[in-house]
Amino acid sequence: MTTKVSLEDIDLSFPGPAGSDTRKVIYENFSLQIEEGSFTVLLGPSGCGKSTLLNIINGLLKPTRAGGIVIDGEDLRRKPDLSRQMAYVFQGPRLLRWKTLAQNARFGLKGLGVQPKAKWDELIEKYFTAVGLRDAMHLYPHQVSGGMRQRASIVRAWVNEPQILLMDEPFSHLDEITAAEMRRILIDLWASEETKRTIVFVTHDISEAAQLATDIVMLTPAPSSICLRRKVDLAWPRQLDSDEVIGLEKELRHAFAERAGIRF
Ligand SMILES: Nc1ncnc2c1ncn2[C@@H]1O[C@H](COP(=O)(O)OP(=O)(O)OP(=O)(O)O)[C@@H](O)[C@H]1O
Repeated sequence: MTTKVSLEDIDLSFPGPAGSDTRKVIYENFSLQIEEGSFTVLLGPSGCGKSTLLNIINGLLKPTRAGGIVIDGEDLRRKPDLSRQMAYVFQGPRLLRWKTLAQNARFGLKGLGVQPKAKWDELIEKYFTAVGLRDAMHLYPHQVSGGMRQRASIVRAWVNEPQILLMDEPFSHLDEITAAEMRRILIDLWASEETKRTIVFVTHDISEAAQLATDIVMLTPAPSSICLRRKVDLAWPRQLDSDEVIGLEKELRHAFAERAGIRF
């Protein structure tokens, strides 16, 4: 196993309510290793610090103290350029509404200065085709459905061929039928790449974690710690009503109840 991301002894707290001199502690001596090529799901209740962790990994947020924020063996704090290997997919698509879906993807390539420029069109077509949007890529965001916009935002991230994809509840605002289709598209994309991308995917949905993950990291409410870390060795597509998936969901619920005092 090769470690892609290593967070070592992280402390992070935010200022408490205005007028108080307390701080809200989110992480204390928190460490996490993420394996290269894994589909790691960070699973935890609202407010436990999942988005915060993605922001620490990509260097947007500086911890109060850290032993290391190590990407490919190098510390992000000494080499901020490492964040250029990462792409972010948010809960909402955040597309520029005056650009077509393809122009949105091109905008990202331009921003990162991805080389060679001559390959941009090829990359854009490749990834829009992979998510089934080739015929819609010249439409504007308002001309397509919410699911199509979110697919376009996945293309915008993937087209840069980042080594690490940080995905923050990307399907949580979609209806369940569209979300299920999006999960299938994402897994197909991830599984078909010759260079395996490392995905760090945030959710508070146990079923979604069971459907997607090769690695599950379950977090307690803040101050947050890892209450369960588990590999999932099941092929895709995973059937929601299979004994394995139902068993895994039960195990995750049980762990939340036993170790974090949370019942679903
Ligand atoms: N800039 C900030 N200043 C103060 N508090 C913050 C800041 N950013 C996040 N927090 C607090 O830190 C905690 C963790 O936030 P975070 O968004 O990481 O949680 P989360 O697990 O992703 O939650 P959700 O699933 O609801 O998105 C929350 O209590 C949040 O209010």
